[in-house]
Amino acid sequence: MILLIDAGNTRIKWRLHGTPTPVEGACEHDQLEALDAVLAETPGIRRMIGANVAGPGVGGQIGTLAAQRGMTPEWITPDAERCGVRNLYRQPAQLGADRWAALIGARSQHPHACLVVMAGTATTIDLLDAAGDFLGGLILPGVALMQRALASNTAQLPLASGQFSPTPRSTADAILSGCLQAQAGAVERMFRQIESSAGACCLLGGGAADAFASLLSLPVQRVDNLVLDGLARIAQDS
Ligand SMILES: Nc1ncnc2c1ncn2[C@@H]1O[C@H](COP(=O)(O)OP(=O)(O)O)[C@@H](O)[C@H]1O
Ligand SMILES: CC(C)(COP(=O)(O)O)[C@@H](O)C(=O)NCCC(=O)O
Ligand SMILES: [K+]
Repeated sequence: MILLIDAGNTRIKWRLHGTPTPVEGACEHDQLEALDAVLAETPGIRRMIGANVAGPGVGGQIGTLAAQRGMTPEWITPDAERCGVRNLYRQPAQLGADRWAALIGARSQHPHACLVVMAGTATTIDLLDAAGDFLGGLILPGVALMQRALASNTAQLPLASGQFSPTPRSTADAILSGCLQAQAGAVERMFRQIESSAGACCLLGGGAADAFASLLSLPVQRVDNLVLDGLARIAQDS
């Protein structure tokens, strides 16, 4: 059994790989006792493999929990080529480990061109062509971060919960609709670069994905967690 870990900037997600029924969970950075409970209750874990973009503090805390059970997490780092995906970033190691794992997860389930969108703290929108080349991608503030940026840098904009509207007629609706349209617009614009490729589709995941999924006018496949899928694929080869 392998414990796969996706340590993001808002939450840590995990999955036990190799169990008859999948066991998944998530917690905030200051609630790592939930992950510790998984380690305590699952004696058959032989490896821990993770992608950490939450910084060395979070990585170190997970490492400490692992060490108490005699384990060391293996944190993946993006390389130039792995599991059929070629990384065309100018400096391959600069790419987020979560984006790299998600691209590998995407490739292993969709052998055509695809747009890999992860809507988390940040939203990332990554282009994968039919040959498995990661051509490049975007980093945007995520939905919640966009809203918070407006609230904390203006005098008149509140952090309020609006409703989406194509024609917003209140401040709260205008803010939320602006942030959602920005996300959806960036996804649709990036998709244009691969839309003529046979079987092209957008794989969409992350905690904020449902906020704008319905706005997208393109073939979308809602995915659970491509980072964890990719980590499972990487584990097969290493
Ligand atoms: N229950 C939730 N807890 C935290 N964030 C949530 C929740 N539901 C939706 N969200 C949204 O999802 C984002 C976090 O998604 P996630 O994929 O876990 O991000 P990350 O990988 O950056 O940690 C938040 O910024 C917020 O917009
Ligand atoms: C872009 C990210 C902040 C996304 O993180 P997340 O929103 O999933 O927590 C992360 O992938 C990252 O720190 N990337 C390194 C820079 C890069 O990918 O170019
Ligand atoms: K993300």
